[in-house]
Amino acid sequence: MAKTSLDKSKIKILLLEGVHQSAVDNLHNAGYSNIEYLPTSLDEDALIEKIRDVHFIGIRSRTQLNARVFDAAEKLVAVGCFCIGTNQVDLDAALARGIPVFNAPYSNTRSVAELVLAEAIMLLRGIPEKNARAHQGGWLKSASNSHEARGKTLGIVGYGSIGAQLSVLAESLGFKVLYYDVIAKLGMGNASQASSLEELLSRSEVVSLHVPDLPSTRWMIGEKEIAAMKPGSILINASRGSVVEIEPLAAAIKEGRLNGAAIDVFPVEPKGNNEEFESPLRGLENVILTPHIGGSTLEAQENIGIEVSEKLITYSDNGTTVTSVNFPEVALPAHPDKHRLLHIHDNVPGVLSEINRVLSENGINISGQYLQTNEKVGYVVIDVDKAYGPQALEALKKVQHTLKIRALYSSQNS
Ligand SMILES: NC(=O)C1=CN([C@@H]2O[C@H](COP(=O)(O)OP(=O)(O)OC[C@H]3O[C@@H](n4cnc5c(N)ncnc54)[C@H](O)[C@@H]3O)[C@@H](O)[C@H]2O)C=CC1
Ligand SMILES: O=C(O)CCC(=O)C(=O)O
Repeated sequence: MAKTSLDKSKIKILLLEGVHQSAVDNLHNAGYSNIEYLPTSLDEDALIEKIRDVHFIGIRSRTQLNARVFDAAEKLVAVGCFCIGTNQVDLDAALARGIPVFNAPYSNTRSVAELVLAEAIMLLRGIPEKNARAHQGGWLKSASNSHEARGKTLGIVGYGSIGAQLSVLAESLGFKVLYYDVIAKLGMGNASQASSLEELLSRSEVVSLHVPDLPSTRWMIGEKEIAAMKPGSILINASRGSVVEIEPLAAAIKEGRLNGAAIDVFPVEPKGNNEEFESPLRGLENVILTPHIGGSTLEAQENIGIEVSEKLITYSDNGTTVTSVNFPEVALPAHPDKHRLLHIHDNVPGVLSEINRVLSENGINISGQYLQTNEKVGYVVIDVDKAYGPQALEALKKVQHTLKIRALYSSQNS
């Protein structure tokens, strides 16, 4: 049987937060059998205990991977975020330890866009309130505060994958679309870019937020911005809970300055389905509250499971880091009949020449070399056409500024 790098059964994979079965199937099909699968996230201490002997971890938005967790993760090779957002991971701490982080930037965008569009229509018609009354035996037949979507302005804040997709769907229903983004972007269809957030807020009947969690987006919608929104308008947030200040939003709804809201993400979210959800928005009329399920459709989750597990498998088997969100990106060919050494180091002068010196001193001939760096880290991949002893790997580990080293043996005739 062909000799592989590390016996795959010894590579431990921890999958948290109930990632889709497609990920487990994909990993099994690629030969990875040592998989621990948990339906929930773990708190910091439990995670620290669990992660000590883990090589690959898969999470969604709830698991916090901070520097303390990475310090305990001595064997960790890579992280897979089975979602879009990666704000739950300290990306710099991962990079500093030579750990690439992957995500699924597109697989759930359609699910979020569809949900937001449906919520916009429901809120424009005051459906949450009418629905609640009917469930209580009431009958709220009224056209008051009830509007068609046609001709209304939908203001999209953050015109990326989700914002742009929402734009297309909304226009097809007759919304006029205005968007605000920190980058100048060409609008889809007839959508036009607002020159400022204030302009967008003052012109839109429905405002929907689709920005990532960044220092610049933290609490970007607070008392002042809510006051700048059109009287009677609607706010939708399916981005991150750190983007909207909840107290002024609740006040604006109670006072009738806003006509409704749909909120999917919250500053503090329950850790699991058994924990109580607390929010000042609970019980308010014409407010849709959802438990961070913007991307939670079976279609999206299945695709995410395949996409992210594929990235982890490719990195494990071959070293490719394309689409990593924190790491130098290297696209690597297969390496039949060659051994492959992966060396991750601080990006300081002299490391590459030191690596080559060690290889040459150990009589190892280089048949291919691939290098990519970012500001902090260098990632060099070396294909070698000659068997080498463990002393060569030990010498490479000792090269100053080395963060991590892996050896992948040839997949054929090794
Ligand atoms: N509720 C849920 O289940 C889900 C939530 N999300 C959240 O939605 C966010 C957006 O997703 P994508 O559209 O895929 O991201 P993206 O990265 O494609 O687009 C984000 C856009 O926001 C813009 N932006 C950044 N800072 C800004 C600022 N200060 N003001 C205005 N625009 C700004 C960027 O230039 C970019 O065009 C994700 O980062 C994630 O946090 C994503 C998927 C599911
Ligand atoms: O499905 C999840 O757990 C999180 C979805 C999300 O917020 C994302 O993809 O960024």
